[in-house]
Amino acid sequence: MKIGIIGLGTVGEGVFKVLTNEKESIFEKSRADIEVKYACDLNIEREFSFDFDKSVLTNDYKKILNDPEIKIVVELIGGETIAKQIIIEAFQAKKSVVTANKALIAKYGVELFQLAKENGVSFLFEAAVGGGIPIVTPLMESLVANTVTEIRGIMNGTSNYILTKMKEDNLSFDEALKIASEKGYAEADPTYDVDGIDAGHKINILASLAYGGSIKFKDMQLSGIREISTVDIFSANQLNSTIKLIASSKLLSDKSVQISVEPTLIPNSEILAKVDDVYNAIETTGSYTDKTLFYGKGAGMDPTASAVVADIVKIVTRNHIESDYFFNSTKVFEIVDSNTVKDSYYIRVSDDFDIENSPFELINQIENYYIILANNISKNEINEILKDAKEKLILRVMK
Ligand SMILES: NC(=O)C1=CN([C@@H]2O[C@H](COP(=O)(O)OP(=O)(O)OC[C@H]3O[C@@H](n4cnc5c(N)ncnc54)[C@H](OP(=O)(O)O)[C@@H]3O)[C@@H](O)[C@H]2O)C=CC1
Ligand SMILES: N[C@@H](CC=O)C(=O)O
Repeated sequence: MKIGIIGLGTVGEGVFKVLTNEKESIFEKSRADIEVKYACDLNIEREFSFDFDKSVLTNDYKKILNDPEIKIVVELIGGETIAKQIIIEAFQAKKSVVTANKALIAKYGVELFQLAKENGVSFLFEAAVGGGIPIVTPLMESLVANTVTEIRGIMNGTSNYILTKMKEDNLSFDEALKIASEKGYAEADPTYDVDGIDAGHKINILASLAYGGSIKFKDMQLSGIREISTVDIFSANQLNSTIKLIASSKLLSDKSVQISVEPTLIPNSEILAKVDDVYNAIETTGSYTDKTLFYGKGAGMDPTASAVVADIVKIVTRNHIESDYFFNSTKVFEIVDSNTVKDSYYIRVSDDFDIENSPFELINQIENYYIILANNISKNEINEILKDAKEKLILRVMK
């Protein structure tokens, strides 16, 4: 089957490399005979990391969309403008699409799935969550016997890399982010990584797959790792805990979910506390399986390419579930405000706060901050108590 790859950046070059270098072994294992007819990028004069026939290169993606021989379009540009247009035009031209574009799926999944269905083509996106970790296929297929009620984990490689390097190597936030970008982990706009937006896209997708229906991305509560300081990393360590950016989702009823992304203190005895560098780990709770953990590299050229290639093979071999259950517009979950949920919290507050006359018990004082652990209280209640403090940070504590 002839395919076209659009976007030869970190992931696109990786996919083209794997399909070129592993052509025979993929055929041997799956009987999928995949030929990259066109590989498209804006800059086709640059050096590539592997050898191939340069005549397949083009800088005009329309060549791919207009070629009736091409049955699968692999969209790896990213972003929400031209990439969305390409996917829509591919569907209209009766071509299946494989993408890693989680931003598009989280925001426009309902619309795109509907269009794929109307045109009788497939739309697969294993690489959109967890890089090289198979997690989309398990939720859509392998765990089909279960009602999956909870999903939680580390879903952004860049922020996990930054937190690890700040803790282990004393790197500054900016130094660690620079290396993550050089390694190809970060998004084109790294604010998506560090502000919890990328992890938000991913948990939105997983929850939509697990519960059926859809969840409005714009209504989700997201916070990132920008405000985490060395004081917090040190304090967490003293509490035998580690700070990780956790995306989580809990099915509360057939109409409502609790879903968020937030930096969280995790006891060092928990597996998630030990997931470092670019690794991701995603834990699902199923009605029959109970807890299942998926662990692996969450970003980067080779792991992500592995997931994209798996989707291409699935389409070529017609080996995947097509269903109206996922991203269904008729079932939209209400999001419960997690700031109202009583939980345990780590608090760092500037020492202008009148701690003597507060309900909180001081556990440490570092530089100009009080460190507090508070139990059975909501974030909104804490914010009310701390409302006059000059500076504050409130992190959920995982139980
Ligand atoms: N990097 C990772 O580890 C992962 C990325 N993803 C997702 O995969 C997608 C791709 O990411 P990534 O490879 O990192 O991004 P890159 O920015 O590295 O690659 C995108 C490529 O697309 C090219 N491009 C832009 N516009 C066009 C166009 N009109 N026609 C042809 N090519 C174009 C860019 O060229 P130029 O640079 O000249 O603009 C660039 O080479 C994104 O959706 C991302 O979220 C998913 C999982 C992991
Ligand atoms: N920027 C993302 C890339 C993979 O999805 C990340 O760091 O996890």
